[in-house]
Amino acid sequence: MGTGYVGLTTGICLAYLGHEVTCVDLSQEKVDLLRAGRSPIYEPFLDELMHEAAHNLTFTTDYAEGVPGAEVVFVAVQTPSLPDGQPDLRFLRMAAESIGKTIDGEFTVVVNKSTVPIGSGNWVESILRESFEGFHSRRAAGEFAVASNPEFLREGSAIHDTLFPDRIVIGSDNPRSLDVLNRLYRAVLNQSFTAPTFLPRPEEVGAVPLVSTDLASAELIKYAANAFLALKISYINEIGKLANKVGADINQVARGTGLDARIGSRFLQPGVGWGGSCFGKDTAALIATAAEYSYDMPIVSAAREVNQRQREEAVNKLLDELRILKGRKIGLLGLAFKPNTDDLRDSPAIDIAKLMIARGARVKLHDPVAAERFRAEQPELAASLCESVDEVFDDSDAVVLVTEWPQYLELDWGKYVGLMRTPVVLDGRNVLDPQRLSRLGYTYLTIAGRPVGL
Ligand SMILES: NC(=O)C1=CN([C@@H]2O[C@H](COP(=O)(O)OP(=O)(O)OC[C@H]3O[C@@H](n4cnc5c(N)ncnc54)[C@H](O)[C@@H]3O)[C@@H](O)[C@H]2O)C=CC1
Ligand SMILES: O=C(O)[C@H]1O[C@H](OP(=O)(O)OP(=O)(O)OC[C@H]2O[C@@H](n3ccc(=O)[nH]c3=O)[C@H](O)[C@@H]2O)[C@H](O)[C@@H](O)[C@@H]1O
Repeated sequence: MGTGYVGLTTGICLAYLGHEVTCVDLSQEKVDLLRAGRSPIYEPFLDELMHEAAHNLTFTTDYAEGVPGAEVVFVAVQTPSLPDGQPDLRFLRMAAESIGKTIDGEFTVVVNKSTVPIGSGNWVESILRESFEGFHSRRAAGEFAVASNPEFLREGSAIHDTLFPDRIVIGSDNPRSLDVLNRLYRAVLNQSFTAPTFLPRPEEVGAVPLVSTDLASAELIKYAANAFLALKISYINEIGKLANKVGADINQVARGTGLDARIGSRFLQPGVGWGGSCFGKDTAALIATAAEYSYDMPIVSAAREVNQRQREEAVNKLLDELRILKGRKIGLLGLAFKPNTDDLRDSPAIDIAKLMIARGARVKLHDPVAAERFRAEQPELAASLCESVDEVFDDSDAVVLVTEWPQYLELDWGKYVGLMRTPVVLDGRNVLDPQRLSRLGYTYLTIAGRPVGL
């Protein structure tokens, strides 16, 4: 239920592994596209895998086509933040009601794959039971059970992360449903499937660990993992601020720190900070859940504050250099919250563009993939979109690299320096070569840490 980044990836991967999958979504537009063999989202390898698994895939808007007789029903609807930080569970409630009305298998496991607050499993179970009893006008006697199977995929590498995960977590208070999910995922757990030719199995992937636990633990694992990743990034950004002050190179500091196996070098990339649909939403939800127990989560709150500051820091850096932003032309490279996706949810680029505009600057925006979505989702900023990278540099006072798309890293930077009014580059992701850019005549700025030699 739900054919977004998570539901579609899960459905297509399970179909590829040999299961018979029906993907249900309320959006007729999405279903029409999918039936035509086209993915409504940009996600590497999704189209290719969808074509390979087409014989096991059906797309529909009708629950009655997807639920009856299903052994497992995944719920992967969106759970966006409400103003108080709690997730909006309207979509989940609707999905649960529709499932309750259509369920009629011998034994169906209803799985929360959406990221949902602790206790949601029980809540979904009660909605299912009410809807089931109301609709079937008889008492349900254990024909279904609820489980949690949190999702850890990253956008941009969703297929890879689903077929070759670090772990699978399943939680239920019903042992039979754990057994069903264990069997469902057997090929992934044992890595006994033939990997797609376009996405070979990485050499280091062995058997995948399974964490089989109770409902509440599985639900909390998802939030604990996302909050930890978010605070790891905020931590390196905070150290980056200090590196700036003391004149240290944050890239070297991150490397020297991350090589300690207890710390790990991933998610220590400093820059404008995290965005996307989940880190902000899930850290807010964790804090809101804790508040219900009169407990605050100072570390998680601090991670959020540091992250917001990173976006403001992009503007401050340019203010330091240009002194006045009013009337300046500032180019932004990248709009998606990270490379290899068209997702713009909580994208740092949008905040940064708005902060620059509030200071009187004129922004010029570019993204190799997300521009079309941007036009639809941010109509008030659409006029600032540029067709080409040349336009972004042309007559600009500064260019900010916000999303590290490979295309931008491979630009012929020498070609653009002469186009700019003042050749200032702010490297929002610490990925450009400062020495090279300086040699080419740019003033190189970074948000975190002084690059060695400058
Ligand atoms: N996007 C990501 O990378 C990850 C997301 N998650 C979690 O997974 C959940 C889904 O996230 P996304 O896939 O990004 O959301 P999304 O917004 O891309 O997709 C949700 C889909 O559900 C559909 N939908 C809404 N209500 C429905 C209903 N009652 N019945 C059927 N379909 C319905 C929508 O039309 C939409 O296509 C969220 O809880 C999110 O926190 C978890 C891990 C990764
Ligand atoms: O629950 C979710 O939605 C998902 O959230 C993240 O995945 P995702 O948001 O797709 O992307 P990430 O690769 O985690 O990047 C998130 C943000 O952090 C930023 N980031 C990442 C890594 C880093 O070192 N530094 C950094 O600033 C990225 O640019 C991006 O804006 C988690 O990595 C997934 O495990 C999780 O399933």
